[in-house]
Amino acid sequence: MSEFKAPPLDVSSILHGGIHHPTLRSWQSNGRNLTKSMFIYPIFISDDPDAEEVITSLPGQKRWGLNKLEGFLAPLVKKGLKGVILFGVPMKMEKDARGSAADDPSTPVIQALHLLAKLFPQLMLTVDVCLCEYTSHGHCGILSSLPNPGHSNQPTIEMEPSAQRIAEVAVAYAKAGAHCVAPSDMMDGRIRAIKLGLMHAGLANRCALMSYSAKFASGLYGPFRDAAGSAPSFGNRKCYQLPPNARSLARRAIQRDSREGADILMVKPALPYLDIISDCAQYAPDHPTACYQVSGEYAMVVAGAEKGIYGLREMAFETTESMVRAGASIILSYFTPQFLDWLDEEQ
Ligand SMILES: NCC(=O)CCC(=O)O
Ligand SMILES: [Zn+2]
Ligand SMILES: [Zn+2]
Repeated sequence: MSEFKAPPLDVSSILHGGIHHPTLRSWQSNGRNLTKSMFIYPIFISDDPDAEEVITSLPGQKRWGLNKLEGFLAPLVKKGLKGVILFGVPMKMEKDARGSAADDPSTPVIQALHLLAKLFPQLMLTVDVCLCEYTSHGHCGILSSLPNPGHSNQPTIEMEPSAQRIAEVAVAYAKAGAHCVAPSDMMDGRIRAIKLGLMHAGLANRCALMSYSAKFASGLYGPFRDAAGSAPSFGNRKCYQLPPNARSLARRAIQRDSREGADILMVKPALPYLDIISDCAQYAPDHPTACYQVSGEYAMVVAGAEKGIYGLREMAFETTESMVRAGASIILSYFTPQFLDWLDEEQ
């Protein structure tokens, strides 16, 4: 009778030993765990001082008037909110071709900066810098009267005047107390123009520059445009935002912006562009990588949860952790208030 011989044990075949306890599972993240200070909360500031308006396409989010900001933010700051990004929503202000309202002293974000700096001196104040909320045509730059040679229904952007105008607005926000300015327009040359503007104003050492370096022409901005009233009146933004297939162009934009003086680089949207987040962390390893889980991504996660496809908290964690895993250390997220609670709870 031949003797039974057990096959040699393969010690590398067993993985479950390392994940059977919640603490063990948390150690599998290579030290990249979600923390409250990673989150920046996007806030819409209305020019109606008493506004507290529900945004139907962006569930749970509102447009806030100046008089409501303290009541809204104080409990969040108490729970550990570290940063916000402000978007101005001029509902009543006049719009013109160069977006003059963007840096008018009465514009809602400038007023909000003064107020928030007083109310919450520890809160980091980032401001989105773009013209689209303030221009009559809804585009992010200054338009040329020349037709676009590629498409008659598309704008032609005047590069140099647009970058200069955007720099002017960014400097006005820095003067009003912004700790960080974040240009989202995707105009060539704007990072350099803003950095030089901040330097000339003596503000470059106390205002960070976060570039939306890799901003794709995405279908996921719909609810935001509704929230901020910034949909273009004709054409679209495909001539200045990146095409979704453009991985190499995104790498070039990331490298260019780091050379032009950006302090932080951002990828946007986040979930369909995890490869770009990973590229950003790899190609600009000496800059923090941020990503923006944009309005449409947020609305999708919420809608799926409402349909019972998954739990809201579970999917908010899974999507956000995927961004951190890909290389992001800063997350702009409409889920920020929930995470301030969730991260206190037992995981
Ligand atoms: N500059 C901000 C956007 O363009 C959109 C963000 C979002 O959809 O949440
Ligand atoms: Zn814009
Ligand atoms: Zn924008």
